[in-house]
Amino acid sequence: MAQYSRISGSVGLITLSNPPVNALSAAVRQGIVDTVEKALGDPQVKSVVICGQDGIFCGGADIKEFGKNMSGPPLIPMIHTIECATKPMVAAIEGSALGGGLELALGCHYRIAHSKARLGLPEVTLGLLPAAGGSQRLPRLIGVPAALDLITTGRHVTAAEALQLGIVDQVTDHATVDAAVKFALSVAGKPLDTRRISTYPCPHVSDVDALCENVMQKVRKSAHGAIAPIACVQAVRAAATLPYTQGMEREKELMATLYTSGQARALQYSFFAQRAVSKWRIPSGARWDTSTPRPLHKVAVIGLGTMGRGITVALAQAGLPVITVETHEKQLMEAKRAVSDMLNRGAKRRGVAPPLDKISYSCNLQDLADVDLVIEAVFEDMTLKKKVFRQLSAVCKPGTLLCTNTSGLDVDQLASQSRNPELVVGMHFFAPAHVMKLLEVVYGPQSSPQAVATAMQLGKKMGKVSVAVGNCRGFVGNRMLKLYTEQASFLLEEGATPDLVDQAIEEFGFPMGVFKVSDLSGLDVGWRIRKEEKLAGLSVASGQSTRIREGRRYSPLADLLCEQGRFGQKTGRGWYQYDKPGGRVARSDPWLHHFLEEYRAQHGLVARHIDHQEVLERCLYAMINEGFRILEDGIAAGPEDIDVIYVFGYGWPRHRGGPMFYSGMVGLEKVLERLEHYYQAHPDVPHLQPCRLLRRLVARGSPPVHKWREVIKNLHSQL
Ligand SMILES: CCCCCCC/C=C/C(=O)SCCNC(=O)CCNC(=O)[C@H](O)C(C)(C)COP(=O)(O)OP(=O)(O)OC[C@H]1O[C@@H](n2cnc3c(N)ncnc32)[C@H](O)[C@@H]1OP(=O)(O)O
Repeated sequence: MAQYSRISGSVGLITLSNPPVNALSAAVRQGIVDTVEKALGDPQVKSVVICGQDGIFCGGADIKEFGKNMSGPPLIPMIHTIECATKPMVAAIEGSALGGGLELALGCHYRIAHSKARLGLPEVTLGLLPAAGGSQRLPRLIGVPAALDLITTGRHVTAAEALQLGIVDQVTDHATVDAAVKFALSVAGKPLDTRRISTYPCPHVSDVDALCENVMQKVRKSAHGAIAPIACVQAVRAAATLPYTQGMEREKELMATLYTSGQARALQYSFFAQRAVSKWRIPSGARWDTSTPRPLHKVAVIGLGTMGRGITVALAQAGLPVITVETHEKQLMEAKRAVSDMLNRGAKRRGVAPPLDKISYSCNLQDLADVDLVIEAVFEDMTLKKKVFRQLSAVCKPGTLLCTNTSGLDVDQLASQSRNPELVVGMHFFAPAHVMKLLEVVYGPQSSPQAVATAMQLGKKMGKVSVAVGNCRGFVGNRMLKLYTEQASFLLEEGATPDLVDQAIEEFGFPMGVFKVSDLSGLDVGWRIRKEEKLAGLSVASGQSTRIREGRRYSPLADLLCEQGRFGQKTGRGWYQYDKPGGRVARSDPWLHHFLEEYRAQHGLVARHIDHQEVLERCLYAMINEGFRILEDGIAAGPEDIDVIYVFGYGWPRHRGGPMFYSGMVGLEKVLERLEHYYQAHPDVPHLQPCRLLRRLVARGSPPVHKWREVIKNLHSQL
């Protein structure tokens, strides 16, 4: 787990060896302890280089070991021994030096990095802090403000930035280990007193309390209830105000609270869930490791509205040649200007050249004859999309993959319009498409393994977290969201206000409450869909009660607001009021409160007191229940898929893992009991009826989330 050799006569070379990222498992730590002892005890060795196998220094502590009983040598004394060594210790950093990996490097006397290496202390993203001395050494090395930035955000820095900050001593474009060995030879025998970071005083900051308080306030605002960033500020403050040994005590104390917290469990689950979803498998038996994606030389986007523009930008930024098509020259030119602006802004931010030349613009569908993949992003209208699919089917060369960007339309219906339904998949992007990380790849019963693999790989190339999901109304994300927003409206009917509901949701950790999101995205979008579905508007069958549609409870509140022209931010009025159309700051609206009172009076509803707990239970448990139904239906392969969709696409607080993980944290019995309670109180809301899988899991003793797949498999085999 750590190999030892002597090279260039007098350099001891220690190579961490634990593929794929050389994580510091118990065996690796033992290997380091043993090889360091060997190197220090070998009189021929005058200096030591520590590197990692296969082009990566070290991805940090082994996350799989967290939550279990730790065995093997602990990191802190191991790093301390390295720092105290009387022979120069040099870290040769290739690939990544993250978390415990960087902390190990900070224990060395020198750090040489390859120009492509990335360094960071991302523990905060796992609900932890750099507790192997990182929170105490980094501020001593680079100063408190820079350390606060790196440790509280967990961001990775490039080798160039690391050099500028003083984290590394040298950056090389050549073989890193060779450069480190050369360096080690040059420093052999030199005094090390000035190279032990733990002995440095923390660089002076004029008002450290004010600085830390300022950062603390920022962190509190952006953390949405996450505790690790706060502990990170406290740990760095300790580095700035206490001697090293006392700072280490504080680091240990803070880590002890985080280490066993539910938030750390949730964040670590989320880390592995994000990786698990890339290993997709679908009911046809096709899977990630047996399906070969199609090479993509040229792709196309049809329809350059908001979504089409964002998708074009994401494709061009991923380095793909794109041809875009709009119906009219005027719209095409408008879109070209907008896309170019977006690319220019993105390039400026990243300090690169804008990939404007990757995109060509056309009004002629015939220009798509030679593309390998098309993403149709026209208006969300089935008739229009079907027409486009028929045209594409006739124009494109055989084998072209046809993808539809839709937030919920039936992908199978569209596939039926194509000559090759096996080449059709849905790609549900989230707005803004060049920013949002989530992509739902929607497969149908006929989608070929290659089509799914290609869309998944394309998502990855665009920097998205792609999740393969089955075809159903709203797919996974929007299908669940519908139940959440529906409950929120019911709560208004029963006595809540948008302010109260949003406050409860935001306190839970969502960046925005349900009504603020609705105002932001525009109430008219859902209204149009409901009118098409004949749930709203003039086409509602006469004689139907306003509050019952298709035999179940329905809230017309959003429709009534739309009828008044209250579409949200864009009209300056919605669930809230704004200072002007397009205004961003939501203010409570007395008109709305009065409107709700009148509505209740009109329908004989008596307002009752609703507290935050009920808001959360009704909104979140209804959504979770639907998540279980989605698993039951085989639309999502496992709870991780749903959770990743919610964390990356819907603002679910990552430190709560995702809705399915959260239900396990709450306790499945409790979720079941509360759903039963609410279903009894609202029998006209069938979605509150606890579903079979939830009942089955509770009957099986509520196994942890990673065991659910077995229960789901058994359930499916009985159907
Ligand atoms: C009281 C106890 C005191 C303990 C003190 C502890 C102080 C230190 C704490 C830490 O170090 S926490 C860990 C900090 N490190 C990270 O957060 C890095 C996590 N990894 C990554 O960001 C990336 O994996 C990477 C290193 C940048 C490589 O990215 P790449 O895209 O190339 O590969 P991935 O698909 O992400 O990963 C491949 C494979 O490796 C697994 N993995 C990655 N990192 C770790 C890890 N640190 N521990 C365990 N496993 C890791 C990852 O899950 C993938 O596995 P598979 O999906 O292939 O099974």
